[in-house]
Parts: sequence; C-alpha cells; structure tokens
Amino acid sequence: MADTGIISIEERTDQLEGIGCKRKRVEDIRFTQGRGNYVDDVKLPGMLFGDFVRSPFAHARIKHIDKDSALAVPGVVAVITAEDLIPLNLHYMPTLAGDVQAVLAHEKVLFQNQEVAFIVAKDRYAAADGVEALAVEYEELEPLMDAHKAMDANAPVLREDLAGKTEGAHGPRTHHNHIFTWTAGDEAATQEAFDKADVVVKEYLAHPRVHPCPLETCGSVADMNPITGQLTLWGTFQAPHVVRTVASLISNIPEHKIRVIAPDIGGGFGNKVGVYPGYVMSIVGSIVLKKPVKWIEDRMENLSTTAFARDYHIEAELAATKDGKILGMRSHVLADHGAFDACADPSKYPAGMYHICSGSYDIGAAFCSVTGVYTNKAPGGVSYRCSFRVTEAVYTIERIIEVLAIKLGMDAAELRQKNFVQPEQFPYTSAFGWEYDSGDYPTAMKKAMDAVDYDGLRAEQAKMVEDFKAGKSREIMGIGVSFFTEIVGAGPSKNCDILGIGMFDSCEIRVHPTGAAIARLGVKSQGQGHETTFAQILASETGIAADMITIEEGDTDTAPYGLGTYGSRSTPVAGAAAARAGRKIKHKAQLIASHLLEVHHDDLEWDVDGFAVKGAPEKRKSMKELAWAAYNNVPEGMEMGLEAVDYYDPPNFTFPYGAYFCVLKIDVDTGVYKIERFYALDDCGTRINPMIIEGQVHGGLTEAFAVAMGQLIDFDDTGNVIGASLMDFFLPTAVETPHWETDHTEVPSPHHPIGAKGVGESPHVGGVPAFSNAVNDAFRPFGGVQTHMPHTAANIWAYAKSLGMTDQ
Ligand code: PCD
Ligand SMILES: [Cu+]
Repeated sequence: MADTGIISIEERTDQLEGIGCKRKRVEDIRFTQGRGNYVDDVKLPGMLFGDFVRSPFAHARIKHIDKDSALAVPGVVAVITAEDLIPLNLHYMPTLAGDVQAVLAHEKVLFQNQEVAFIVAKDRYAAADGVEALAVEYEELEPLMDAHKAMDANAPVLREDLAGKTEGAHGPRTHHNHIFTWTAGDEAATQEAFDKADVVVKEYLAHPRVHPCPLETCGSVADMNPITGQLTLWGTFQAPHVVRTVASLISNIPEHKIRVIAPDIGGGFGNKVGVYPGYVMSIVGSIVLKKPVKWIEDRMENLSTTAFARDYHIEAELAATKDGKILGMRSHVLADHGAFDACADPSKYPAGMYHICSGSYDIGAAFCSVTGVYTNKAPGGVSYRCSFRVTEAVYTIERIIEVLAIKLGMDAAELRQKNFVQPEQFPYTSAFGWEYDSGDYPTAMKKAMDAVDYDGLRAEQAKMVEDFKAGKSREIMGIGVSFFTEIVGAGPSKNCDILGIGMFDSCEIRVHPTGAAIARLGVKSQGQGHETTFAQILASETGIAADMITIEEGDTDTAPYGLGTYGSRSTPVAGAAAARAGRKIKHKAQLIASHLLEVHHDDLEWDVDGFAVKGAPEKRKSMKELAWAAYNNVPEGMEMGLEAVDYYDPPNFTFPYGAYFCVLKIDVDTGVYKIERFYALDDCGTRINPMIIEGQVHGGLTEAFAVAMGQLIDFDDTGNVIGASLMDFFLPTAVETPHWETDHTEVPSPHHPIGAKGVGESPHVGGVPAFSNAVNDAFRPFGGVQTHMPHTAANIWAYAKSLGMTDQ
C-alpha cells in the first residue's frame, strides 16, 4: 500500500478514530450538560403516577385490605391489589430462573417491603399519600432469615403456592424451601485426587448479600393507546428486547404492538436485567385507566426490593502435593435466593458460570455443587458487575489458594505461578469443561510483580511484623494477590439461552449516500460508552470516520433483536456482529469499486478508507465515493443501497484475565485501614478504546472496594432489612476511593473477529478477592487464616482482638 495524494495513510487512519484510539466519549457531551434523557424525564400528557404499598413484615398473612381508605385521598384514582390481577392471570409473573414471582402479594407476604398494592394517582405526591393511607391488616408469621436453617424439618413453609411441587425448573425439590441442587465436574475423580493428596485445606467462605445500587433507581412509563392497541413502554432495561418478548407472552399483546424503549440509563450493574412488579403494574395501570402511568423507585425501594447479588455460603476445599501442585478442588455452596427464584442467569445454569471456580490453574479434577433455598428476603441473584456468579467463583478459588499457601508455608504469588495454565496449553479445557480461549498468565503475573516490586513489598511487610512483635508499632501490612480468569460474552446458543432464545447479538448498519452512517445494535449501554466504541469498530472495518457514524441502541422498533447488555457480553457478541456487519458493507463496496474502476474485484486492495487498484494506488475509490455510487451507479443486477445486518452467535465465551495487587496497612487497635496501593493489570485482548477501558477498570475497582470493604444488605432476626439506605449502605465517594494504577497485556481472542474480550466486569471480579486477600494476608504472620467480608474497620478490629493482637 502506498500513500495517495496529500494525506498519508497514518493521517487517514488517525482521522477514522478506529480501534485503539483514545477517542473521547461522545455521549458525555449530553450527560455533562444535563441533556441526558432518562426514564423519569419522560413526561406524557395526562400521565398518572403509581406507587407501591409495601409489607412492613418479612412473613405475614394478609387478612384484609381496605381500599376505600386510600381511595378517599384527593388525587388517588385507583387502588389495585392481587384480587384485581387474578382474573387477568397477572398476580404472578415468570422469572428468568423458571420460577414465578408475585406481582402483588396474594394472601401472604414473603419479604419486607414486598409489593402489596399499587396506588395510582394524579401525581407522585398524591400517590405517596394514598400509600400512607391504605389500611392493610396482617397476621405475622415466623420468618425464615437464616439460609442454613431453610431446609430444617421444622422450617416454616414459605411458598404455599408451590405446595406439592416436587419438580422445580432445575430438577427435583426435596424440601418445601428447596429450589434446586445443581452440580458440575467429576465427583469421583475429585474424591480420588483428595485421597491421594499430601495436603488438604477446607474453609468456609461467605460472600454476603450486597446490592448493585446504580445511581438511577429502576422505573418505567407505560402508555397503552386504547385506539391503536399499541403499548409503548419506557424503562430502565438492560435487555429491552427480552422485556418486549416477556411482556407479550404474559399479556397476550402481540409482539409487534409492543414498543420497548430503554432511554439513557444511569448505571445498571446487573440491577436492571430482571423484570420487576413495578414494570408490570405500570402496564396494568395504563391498560385499566387508559392513560400513561409512570413508576419510579426511591432509593430504599431499590436497595430492599430489586435484585440483590451474591449471598453465597461457600465451603471450599483444595487438595495438593506437599510441594504445592494442586490436584483437586471442591466446593459446596448454599445459595440464599430469597422468596422467589429470580436469579438472572442463562436458563440452563441455575448457578450461572460458578463452575469457572477452578480459576487460572491447571487442576486435574474438580467438582462443585450449589443448593438454592428460599428465605424471607427479597428475590434476585443478579451478577453485580460480574458475569453470572463469577465473582463468587473467583472469590472461592482466590481465597482458598491463600489458605493452601498458609498450610504449605509458601508464598501466595509463587503458589499461583506454580499452578498456572501455561500459554502452550491454550485452548485449555478446564476440569469443569470450559474451553479457555487464550492467555499468557505467567507473563502477566511477572509484569505485575515487577511493577509493584513484589519482593520489596514482602520485605517491607516482614519488617513491619518484626516491629509489631517487638512492640515498636501497632500497624500491620497486607499484600493482596489476585489472579483471575473471567468468562464473558454469553454466549454460544448451544450453552446459553434466556427463556429459549439463544444468546446471540446483532448489529445493523445503514450507510447514507453522503458516506455517513447509522448503526443499531441489540445491546444497551448503561454508561459503558457504546456510542463511542462501537463506532470505532465500524470505523476500522468500513473506513467511515467514527464521527460520521451514529450508534443507536435501546428502541425495539428500530434495533435488531438482541439479548442486551450484562455479563460483559456487548463487546464479545454485539461487537463481533458490528465487525462482521462492517465487513459485509466493505464487501459490497468492493464490488461497486470494481465496477467503477473497471477491474476485477480481486485486483483491488483495501487501503484504510477505500479500495485501490493493486500496484496503481492513485486509481482508488474512497468509501465516501462508493457510498454515493451505491445509490446511483451499481453493477448490473446488484440491488441499490448500502446496508448490512449481522446476527452473531459466538463459537465460545471469551476469557479475559488479570493480575491484581492490593497493599494496605491496618491499625490493629481501631481496625482502621489505609489502601496504600492498588495495581491492576488487565488482559482483554484487542483494546478498542484504551481510555474507556481505563474508566471501566476504575469503576469496577471502586465497586470491588465497596463490596469487599463495606457493602452489606443485612437483616435482623425478625426480618427487618438493615442497610437499605445510603445512610447504612456503603457507596464510596471520591473521599474513600483509593488511587488506581492500571496496566495491561494484550492476548487477542482467537475466535473473535477483532480479537476483543470483555472488560467491564473484570476489575470487580478480580478486585474483590484482592482486597479480601490483603486484609487476610495482614493477619497471616499472626496466625490468621480467614476473616469474612465486609472488612469494615469494626470487623477488622474484632478479628485482631480474636487473635489476641489488641486488648483495646
Ligand atoms: N477489549 C475491549 C473491551 C471493552 N471495551 C469497551 O469497554 C466497555 C465495556 O465493554 P464490555 O466489557 O463488553 O461490557 P458491556 O457488555 O458493554 O457492559 C456490561 C458491563 O459494564 C460494566 N461497566 C459499566 N459502566 C458504566 N458506566 N455503567 C454501568 O452500569 C456498567 N455496568 C458494568 C456491568 S455490570 Mo453486569 O450487568 O452485573 O452482568 S456487566 C457490566 C464498552 O464500551 C467496550 O466497548 C473496549 O474498548 N475494548
Ligand atoms: Cu456474579
């Protein structure tokens, strides 16, 4: 390829702002100037406002509801209860996990703040007054708050609606509070590995209940047009097409008569994947009252009723030789799913991708089992910045390997290095059957250890231990190591579906006559920057500058069908569809160029932003010229226009990975800690926008910090939820958030069209164990083995005390 005319290839490449460019985020122009368009910004003529009456009890029978008490409030136009929904068969809705969830509680309430009645009023103030006024009579029942007691013989019966149901969506149920027991791996082979091991470790690891807590809470506006029979639904949806299909299936409104619009979204983090009673009730309200109905949660409703994450109670075991070769891994999980199984996972996997828990290590045999149970807590079980229970999986392996290091008296980083899957083993099939696509773990680990001066840190730590033991200091130091492997990009339709729909994704691109374009995708950004990055992929593929490509997502009337954004799937799946749609455009453009230049298309070569005749670079047609020709001068027999669509069903997941190091210091007399350093090396394959990646890593690490060090949705014995406001729930601000150092290696995915892997979740998945390991590592020289999250100062102090390190 040679330069043509005045502008060099390099200059033309730069002008495209394609893959690899630190392009500024185009969406931020409207976000930073208050011109975003969120669900609560939707205001329609005659719009009513709906609000929920919620249960004060975790477990109670509803004896009586006096509708008149609320109807008497000025401005209240309707009070809807389960009794009104029964004739429509809408009092229960299907969940993504194959269970049903009450839209409004019928006869019984099963968690505090459960939806009991929907008050529709002229404005949100009148609705709130109506909520206040509604008289509901309850009879309290014994609540079940401890998942460990859920399957006791005398445990209270929670789900009376499931009486006699011995088959669940994921196999047999053996107890009235049992949801499923699911296993993966080879139990016998794993037992054998444990039998012949020199060393075995076993530890109980709790991953407490937390909540994604996006800045914008959930909400929707439903507008059922009684004349046309058309339903328009605006909502905070991470997966708008799935919402349309589910809405059609449960309402019997034909799918083409439903238009779902997810406008700008103020953060999702998994919280906005599922379907909530509020969405359904805004639709019901609009159908009944023939006016648009808006529903918007407040913060407490968001934290206490919409999808939580984690709540996994894990017993983890490792078997190894005395020189540290890991032979087998086993874990048993008790999963607290709350009152309804509304976990958001691909249909076949009730515990998501938890069986990625053998991690980055070459372990011969592995087995895991997960038992899901009902309790009197809010339903959910979403990923919270991790693809389907991957944080839980990585926490399991990255914590238990530390425990093994203690038992062996080995260095935690060295033990990992000894067991890494080696570069030449890729594609590597894990003991659980996943095929890891690519990676070079030793190189990443070495780069990270050099960057933080690992040996220097260990020496500093040893000195501090000495000083502490000599009574010269009250401060200790912890070094948290975490080397994670993620599994993102759900997913191959052979493994992954949602309610029977394969988890492909899509991109449709339309190039206009002047060479500008619009592309629409089946995923939906909630802040990730898709409008910026997907234009970059298309720019590199088509030679149309990113600035000339509009990216649109979230309107089911215009976007091709897709499964939405979560599980870091947008880049691996829709990003691949974009690349392939771009290639289809380029292919057609090549045929047009061959016609215009009167050469065989094989005699043309691609040259950044157009086609040139091989050996005669001055004979060329730019993409701009070819777009124009597509609308007036195409080869005979070719249809006009320049459009392409691609539905991409990935052959495999992508497996990003990373090496994280956290250094912290703890004052043992108060438990107060300070994060001295946090270094994160990520490998997400081909990097589309390094600046956006850095932002994603900062965000994910901040959420990892929040989870490990403070977040908790707790309950008292009577079922009151504790932590359902930002007074109690830890949301780090710039004040608490540590400084992040980021770094990378780049091993492209061999099966992705541009080699990209997901990255949005990685920092969270790898970050949580890095923090937890740092806290635990600080106590290792003093006999500590395992202290649980959240590592608040109070909990850290209590642990120091339990080890006899402080008498304060
Ligand atoms: N290699 C590469 C990769 C990637 N990238 C970029 O980055 C981002 C991201 O991506 P991804 O990884 O693919 O992902 P997505 O799918 O897009 O997204 C999702 C994620 O994302 C994250 N991040 C974020 N950010 C923001 N801002 N917001 C939000 O909300 C959020 N979320 C979170 C979460 S949680 Mo889940 O749901 O739990 O499952 S999952 C998740 C975008 O833009 C892209 O393009 C690049 O550049 N390169
Ligand atoms: Cu998860």
